[in-house]
Amino acid sequence: MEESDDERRTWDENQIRKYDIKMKSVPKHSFVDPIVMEIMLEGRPVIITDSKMVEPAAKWNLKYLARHMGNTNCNVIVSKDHNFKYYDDKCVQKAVRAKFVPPHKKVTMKIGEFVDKIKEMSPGGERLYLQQALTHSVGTEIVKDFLQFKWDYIKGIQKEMGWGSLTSNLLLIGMEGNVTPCHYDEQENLFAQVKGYKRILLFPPEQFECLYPHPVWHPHDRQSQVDFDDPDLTKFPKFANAMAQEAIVGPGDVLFIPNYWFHHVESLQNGGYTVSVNFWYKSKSTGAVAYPLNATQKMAIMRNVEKMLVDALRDPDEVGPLLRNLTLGRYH
Ligand SMILES: O=C(O)C(=O)C[C@H](CCCc1ccccc1)C(=O)O
Ligand SMILES: [Zn+2]
Repeated sequence: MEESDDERRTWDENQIRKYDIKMKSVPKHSFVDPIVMEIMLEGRPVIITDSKMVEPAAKWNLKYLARHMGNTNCNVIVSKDHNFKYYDDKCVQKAVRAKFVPPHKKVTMKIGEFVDKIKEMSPGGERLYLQQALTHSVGTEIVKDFLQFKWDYIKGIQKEMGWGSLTSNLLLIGMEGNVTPCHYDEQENLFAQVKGYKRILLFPPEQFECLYPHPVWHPHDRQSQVDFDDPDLTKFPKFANAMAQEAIVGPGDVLFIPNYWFHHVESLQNGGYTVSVNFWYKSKSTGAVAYPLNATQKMAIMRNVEKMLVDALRDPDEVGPLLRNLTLGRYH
């Protein structure tokens, strides 16, 4: 696709992938509206408009980025299809690693090479997704833009939410139609959309039982096992009960993705390439634990149980049978 600055002013339904999932809309409010903080303090997603939070990044088109990030070796994922299902190749269980077939390649390339490759993207050909942490080493112009983000506004949110430190900012440059399948992260996320449109489907931690994440010790830890393009309702029957909250974000929008909330992210089809910048924060340290525990705390407990069991049993294949012996006929 050629570099056109008169990017699409909006989107239409046929650019959105059709999934058989019940959904409702994520609320959308201007940054000046106090309801934004009310919703965030309840731990629920919200689209924040007109904040100009990352305004300096509005000029981050491919030409500008290629000129000012030229020497950075960028992390790029190469996939045979539209899905970019994250995997952790530092997976500790070598037995698991031996059996695991990575769904796509991770390569590094200069951004100039990335720009050339996505321009020649052929339908049905392999797809690229640049996912590069923004650090001081990405080049002085980019750092200058970054330093001119609205940090007083951003830090105000961080403080009012009681979040910990900002751990990283990921620069995401996706080809139209790219999908990051459903997963959760263990951090709070201010997801700023800079160029193009993305559609995010969010699910609260209460729907853990509908989304069947891989075991903690698996390379696809935190990723849902359910293929949204072809859900296996025999293996994952409760997926039929999942209810998504849908957010469609464009340039200037910021989506709050709360810690442990599942989310599926797609760059709209036929919408050109997309640019996003996320802000991942350590979550608020749970003070005095209040009962009954909430779904987020129960997800954290389940993660710890799995980690403890795989450490105690050594062999991941023994975790399932032990849990079955523990629960079948005794807990259900
Ligand atoms: O900002 C988020 O949390 C997203 O999921 C945005 C997503 C890309 C994230 C890639 C990724 C997922 C997990 C670990 C490391 C990297 C997109 O925009 O396609
Ligand atoms: Zn994520």
